[in-house]
Amino acid sequence: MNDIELIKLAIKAKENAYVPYSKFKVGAALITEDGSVYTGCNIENASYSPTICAERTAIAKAISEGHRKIIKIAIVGDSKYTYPCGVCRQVIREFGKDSQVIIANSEEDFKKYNLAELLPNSFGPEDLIKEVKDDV
Ligand SMILES: O=c1ccn([C@H]2C[C@H](O)[C@@H](CO)O2)c(=O)[nH]1
Ligand SMILES: [Zn+2]
Repeated sequence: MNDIELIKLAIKAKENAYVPYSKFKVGAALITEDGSVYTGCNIENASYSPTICAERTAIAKAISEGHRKIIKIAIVGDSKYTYPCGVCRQVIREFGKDSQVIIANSEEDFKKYNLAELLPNSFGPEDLIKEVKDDV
């Protein structure tokens, strides 16, 4: 699965977005460590805050099927370059500290980042492994 194929899947997934409130569609497609591919769209809610972003829909699908590592995720939205929100960056971080994030305007026009560029100095699972600090 190359970058262009992954972007095509994100564009396709975007069609299923449920966005009666914002009218802003987003699609995502990700690859896991073993090459499995999952897609997602944003799903809004009349109560607004239960809204789930496309990225987290795709991640929930992958994790619930037993995967634990994301290698790459492509995101396509209704703005020229739709970047993941802060919550999604943190959720990508949980399963893809070294993942690549593709922000696509189209399959020919896209930007590629490492997750660490989008979420520098991140907090993650390793921080919760307690150790004695020098200064305490
Ligand atoms: O990266 C993003 C940014 C926003 N949204 C969704 C949430 C909401 O449904 C709509 C407007 O914020 O876009 C995503 O799915 N992913
Ligand atoms: Zn988000």
